Amino acid sequence: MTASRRPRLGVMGGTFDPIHHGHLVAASEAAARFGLDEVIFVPTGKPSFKQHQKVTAPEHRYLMTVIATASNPRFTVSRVDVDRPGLTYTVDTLRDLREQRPEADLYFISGADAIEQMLTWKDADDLWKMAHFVAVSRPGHRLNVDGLPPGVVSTLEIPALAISSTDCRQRAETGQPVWYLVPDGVVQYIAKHGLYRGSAS
Ligand SMILES: Nc1ncnc2c1ncn2[C@@H]1O[C@H](COP(=O)(O)OP(=O)(O)OP(=O)(O)O)[C@@H](O)[C@H]1O
Ligand SMILES: O=C(O)c1ccc[n+]([C@@H]2O[C@H](COP(=O)([O-])O)[C@@H](O)[C@H]2O)c1
Repeated sequence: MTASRRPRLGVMGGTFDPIHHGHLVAASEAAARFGLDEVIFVPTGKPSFKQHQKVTAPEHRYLMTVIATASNPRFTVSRVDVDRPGLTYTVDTLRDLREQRPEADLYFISGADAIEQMLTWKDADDLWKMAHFVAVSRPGHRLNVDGLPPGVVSTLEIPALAISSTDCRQRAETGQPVWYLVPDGVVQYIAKHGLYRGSAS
């Protein structure tokens, strides 16, 4: 008889304003590389590092994330950050998800640019014990993890997809297409709700 292993849960944190194919490919690659049983996308509520930037209402970002992930049976979306009052901190995200899924090992996935800043994140010393961290590298980015404890972060190079939410917002604002940069349903959601008109950052 073989011992069953603990479920492996990816936690993909981001502002997702809007979610795009770069995020989806990153989650899919991380799932394949680490044998993840599920990837939970967690849109931020109020991102702590974007306080001086205009961010679309959490409910819109949450719904676009649901639409974008709906066709993948291993992708789900959590409201923990959207529903928690106050600024969003990863320590709270991981605490909530560990409470909801105590049987699972967590793999927190985010961009290398975000993970590099982890020493400055709230309660950074506790984060290492709560999850393994996966830094996905976006095109042209070299990871610098100086100062991070050894073994807590894995890096994962993903196929170059030079897509960013900033570019998608600017395109939507200036009437350029976002087709095929974001999933079809997200293109339609942006148009239906008039998101990013006159507000690109
Ligand atoms: N094309 C991509 N390839 C790999 N990683 C990406 C890509 N786009 C975003 N990421 C990573 O996903 C994480 C969450 O993304 P976020 O929601 O901040 O999107 P973003 O495209 O970086 O947004 P913005 O342009 O508004 O800063 C980030 O840490 C980011 O580095
Ligand atoms: O916990 C923190 O202090 C902290 C500070 C900055 C970013 N994060 C997390 O990093 C992830 C990527 O954030 P962002 O702003 O690049 O979309 C997202 O899940 C954030 O909640 C977390």
